[in-house]
Amino acid sequence: MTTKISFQGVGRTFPVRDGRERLTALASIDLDVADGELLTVVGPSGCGKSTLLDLLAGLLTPTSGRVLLDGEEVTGPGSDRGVVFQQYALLPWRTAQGNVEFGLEATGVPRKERAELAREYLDLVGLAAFADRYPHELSGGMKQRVAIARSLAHDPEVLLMDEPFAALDAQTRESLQDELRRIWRRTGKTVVFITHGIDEAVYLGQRVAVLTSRPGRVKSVVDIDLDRESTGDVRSTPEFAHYRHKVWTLLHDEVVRARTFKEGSPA
Ligand SMILES: Nc1ncnc2c1ncn2[C@@H]1O[C@H](COP(=O)(O)OP(=O)(O)OP(=O)(O)O)[C@@H](O)[C@H]1O
Repeated sequence: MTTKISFQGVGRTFPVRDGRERLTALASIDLDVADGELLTVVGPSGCGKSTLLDLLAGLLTPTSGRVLLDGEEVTGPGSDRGVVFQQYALLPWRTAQGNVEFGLEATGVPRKERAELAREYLDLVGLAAFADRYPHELSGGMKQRVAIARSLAHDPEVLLMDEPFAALDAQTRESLQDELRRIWRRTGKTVVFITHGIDEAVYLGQRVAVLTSRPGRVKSVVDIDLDRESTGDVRSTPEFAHYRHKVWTLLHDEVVRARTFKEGSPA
């Protein structure tokens, strides 16, 4: 298996209290993601999940260690990585089609090709019939589908997703999880998906990386071997419950540790 992404001893600190102190968000993260893998990341609140993704996106630089993409150090954002955040960040004055085309304009894709690509990706996320709708005419789930189509239209090799379904209702979230798995299987992209939801992490991920409480380190990486493509409700199988419990236990220990630490230390 080829390694696509490699975190090598990655740490990140932030200046706090007017620069008088530094807060360690992440410490010595070692993690490899295989080419074409769908990896989910969970961890207690504030453990550095978004920081991890921002480092991979090139929006932040590490204070120690290196982040490699195809063996090359990440030094800034690039079209080889598409990012989808929790907030859809669509332009309200543009239709779904216009929003997907928007990013392609900046990269100089000719008008006709832009329109074709936008249609293709809106079709991929099941929104072909809604291409001419404005964001305010779309549901939350639809808006997030547009955001996914917009990221995919650049044909990035890696899709980085930071709690993209967190703002959606449970039913929409589950249907977008299926949609994402379908898109992932069809496109073969490498996906790193941050979530607060244990069920979501287990349902989506081929592996689930569990981070420790801050400073975030990789506590454990759990291999998930589930048959999601069977017709039944995989979430109610004993196998799903087994993985769910495994991740829950790892995470619960960290949440308790974080609380004990906080109570014992006002800093
Ligand atoms: N720019 C910044 N300046 C100072 N501190 C920061 C900055 N960005 C993040 N932090 C701190 O770093 C830690 C990790 O933040 P981060 O947002 O990565 O965590 P998270 O695991 O994604 O949190 P959550 O689960 O609550 O979304 C937090 O304590 C946060 O307050």
